[in-house]
Amino acid sequence: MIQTENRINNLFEQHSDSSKIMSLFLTAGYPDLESTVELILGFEENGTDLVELGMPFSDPLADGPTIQYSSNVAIEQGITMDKIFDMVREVRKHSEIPIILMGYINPVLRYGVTRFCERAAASGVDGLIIPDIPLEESGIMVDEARAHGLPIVYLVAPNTSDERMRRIDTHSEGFVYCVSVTGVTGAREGDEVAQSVQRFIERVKTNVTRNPKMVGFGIKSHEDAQRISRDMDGFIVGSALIDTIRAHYPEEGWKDEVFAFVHSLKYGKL
Ligand SMILES: O=P(O)(O)OC[C@@H](O)[C@@H](O)c1c[nH]c2ccccc12
Repeated sequence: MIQTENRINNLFEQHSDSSKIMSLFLTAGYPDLESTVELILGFEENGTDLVELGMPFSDPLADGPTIQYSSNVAIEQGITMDKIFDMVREVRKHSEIPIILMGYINPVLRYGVTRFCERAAASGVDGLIIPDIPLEESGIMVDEARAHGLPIVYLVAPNTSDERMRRIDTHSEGFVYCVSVTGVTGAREGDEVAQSVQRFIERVKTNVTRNPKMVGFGIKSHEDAQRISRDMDGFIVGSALIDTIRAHYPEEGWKDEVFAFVHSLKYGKL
């Protein structure tokens, strides 16, 4: 784990109440370029502890239909890497919420790894999740990321062996992202998640012991989140958030609907 001052490490070290840490995944530039910053600030006001900002990519291997849709919209809106950095810089004028950039390695390579890490760090990014670089190939980024103080968070999934979970735990920085179901992202039925997830959680508990543990995939409600993250430090929600935005945008007051949903994810329905 990175030992230097970092907003992600601070979050897990300083989190003292009994509530679970809530991370939201939002595609940068969705539903439009103007809204991303305001959404992030509103998420924070409504109980969000951490933001994963998705870097849209036209060929997303692991994304479910909802995230893919949001990526396509963001690309149509004209999102670029530099615009994402500007968004983070804008958030930093108002907020210290930890922000992780999440996306595929391809656009990062195209942008240039060194330039990417430099600008990410300079604009106030706190960490990276690149789901398509396995541990064995992390050499492409790890030194540059470390040189710029950017932790790289790795993922474990139900098809990850115990031995590999332990290895990932050794290398992951910030936390370990526990993908509770194999396959693509997307909101699923509660029972399906509950059944498949329990054995996986048990294995995570025994094998991931150094890092904080965040669980994601298929969480749609406060109840899902509480059940699934009982033995974890927190939970991650992506598709259900984007579905909620999609259901209300651009009608008047759409952001309030989204913020009410975010609040309910963390605290339950009023
Ligand atoms: O959408 P869900 O089921 O709420 O899960 C979050 C997930 O989508 C988000 O963290 C994510 C977006 N793209 C990914 C690629 C791989 C792993 C995870 C992700």
